[in-house]
Amino acid sequence: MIPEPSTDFKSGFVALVGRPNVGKSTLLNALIGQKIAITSPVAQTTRNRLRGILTLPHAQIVLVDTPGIHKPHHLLGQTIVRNAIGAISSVDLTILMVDGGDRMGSGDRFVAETILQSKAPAILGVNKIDKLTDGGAEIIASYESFAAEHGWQVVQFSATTGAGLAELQTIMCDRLPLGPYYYPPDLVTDQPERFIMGELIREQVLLLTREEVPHSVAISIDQVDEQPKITRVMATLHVERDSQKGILIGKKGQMLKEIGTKAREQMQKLIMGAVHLEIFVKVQPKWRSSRFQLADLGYRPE
Ligand SMILES: Nc1nc2c(ncn2[C@@H]2O[C@H](COP(=O)(O)OP(=O)(O)OP(=O)(O)O)[C@@H](O)[C@H]2O)c(=O)[nH]1
Repeated sequence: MIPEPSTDFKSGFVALVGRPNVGKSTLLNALIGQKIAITSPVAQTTRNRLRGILTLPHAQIVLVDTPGIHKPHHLLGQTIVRNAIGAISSVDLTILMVDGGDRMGSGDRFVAETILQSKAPAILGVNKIDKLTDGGAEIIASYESFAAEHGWQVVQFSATTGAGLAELQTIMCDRLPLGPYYYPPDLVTDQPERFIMGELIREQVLLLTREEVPHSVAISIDQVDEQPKITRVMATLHVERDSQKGILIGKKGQMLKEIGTKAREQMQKLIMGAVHLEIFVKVQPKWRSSRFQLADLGYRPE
């Protein structure tokens, strides 16, 4: 399953790190060429560390998508941020990702400090260059001067249009050591399909509900039954309060129906087959602050 690498084969781990919403998950999907990480305009979409595997003829790049680093407000946030920081210490290269549509802010500086403290090799990835307008040159110049101070290379790209991604890929390969295949060449992620199915439901919750609701939801995939013509999936949305349950179900069940229909469409693309999806909603008070419940729902210190 795992081939013998040629003597000049390069491989290693590259962490995508940055404040929430800079486009880390979008970049991961664009590089892999397949949707394995969910994305949304809501900050703090990513909760778990997810690996995307990009196998090229001469290299294997294992991309580690990390949750946005932010100031945590509860145990879930603390666990998420600790895991993201932990990822930096164990990779061959870190890409500090920033949003090229904005100047460097305090959130970016906080992440940069964390990387500098770890002394890990890093580059500065300026994403969303498609958003650059008149003031663009000035913004890029400010990123370049920050990077120059620390001896970091700057790469500009757009994860949504694909501009600059070939150059980014070349730079990553250049920076990796000679090494083995860490994963079989046809594998695109280290996470099981079940995990991605749960994420596809969470993505719809993020896109369709507002304010605290998306952040108060955890998804468990309770059963996946693969039958010859259809795969039956049973899932539960865990929320903290009755009011959140009401919002997720919606008037006459409209909201839950919409979440289910859209998540099912995405799941069908994932498994390339028909899916029947049933979703339940369960109130589990304060799950985000309970160590036991967090672990049960898949949020463990890594
Ligand atoms: N214009 C533009 N938008 C982008 C680009 N890359 C990502 N986005 C958008 O930025 C938003 C956030 O993208 P994500 O990939 O979810 O960001 P993230 O950094 O993974 O966010 P967290 O999971 O919160 O850490 C989404 O609405 C994306 O569509 C880009 O190159 N250009």
